[in-house]
Amino acid sequence: MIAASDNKSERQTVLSVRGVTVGFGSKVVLDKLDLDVYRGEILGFVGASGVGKSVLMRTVLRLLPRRAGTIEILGADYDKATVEERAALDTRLGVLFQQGALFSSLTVKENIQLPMREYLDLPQSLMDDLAYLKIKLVGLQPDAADKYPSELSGGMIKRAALARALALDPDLVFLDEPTSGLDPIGAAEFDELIARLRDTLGLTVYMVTHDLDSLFSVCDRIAVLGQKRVLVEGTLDDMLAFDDAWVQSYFRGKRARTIVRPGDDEQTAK
Ligand SMILES: Nc1ncnc2c1ncn2[C@@H]1O[C@H](COP(=O)(O)OP(=O)(O)OP(=O)(O)O)[C@@H](O)[C@H]1O
Repeated sequence: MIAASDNKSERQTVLSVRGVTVGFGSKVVLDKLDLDVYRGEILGFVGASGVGKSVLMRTVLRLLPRRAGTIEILGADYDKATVEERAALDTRLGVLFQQGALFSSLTVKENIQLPMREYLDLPQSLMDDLAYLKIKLVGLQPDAADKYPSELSGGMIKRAALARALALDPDLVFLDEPTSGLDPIGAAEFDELIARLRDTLGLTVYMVTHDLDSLFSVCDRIAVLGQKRVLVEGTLDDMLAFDDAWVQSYFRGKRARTIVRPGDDEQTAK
């Protein structure tokens, strides 16, 4: 792994992945992978389709077993933690899965309250207040609270799912392709929301995305998955300078050239 533009002394690591290997039968998807995520950053995680981005996220969240390696989240190693410590750590993580993954038989409010019911012991009136707070936080109207997912637009589903991910006031949120399926304006608004929440709540965001707009506009750093490991992590400028065919065509390709940041014209217009 190449980590350019490092300034590690000032950064606090909230997720540290070391030597992680994951496979299915004879197929190895991730091989001795290393990755760091730092407090308060928005890390955009990219890679070709089928390269293992979701597998890594699911492995970090302990939804998939790994064959080797260590994973430390918020300074703790789950493997060495007690049941109580694991439960406490779980409350500090929020997850937005692809497609939102809301329960269709529950209202938005009930979906948001699910993690509260699992991990907290609060009276219903307080959980209602908290759910309305989260609904407001993600930019939904209060009347969304009693709606079912089938009554919401795609953008509203993403926001409701984000509200559920924020239910327990996590330190670190995992977002799996949060803007997929949204129109460009809806996607840009969602990106702005993520950036605002990071700034106001001090969140750290791990975002798997194919969305070049998101990468260029809100991500502080980018990590590229390829050849079963993190090929490169760093700033957009580090990506542009990295000598790899996929990375070059992704960040300098035709689609990338249509999203030019001010001052990038010379670099990206090649
Ligand atoms: N439970 C599983 N059993 C067997 N193989 C799996 C399983 N989950 C994922 N894979 C395989 O692991 C590889 C990586 O899949 P993954 O879903 O992580 O890719 P991805 O990078 O997230 O792709 P995309 O960008 O298309 O979502 C694929 O070849 C996939 O078929």
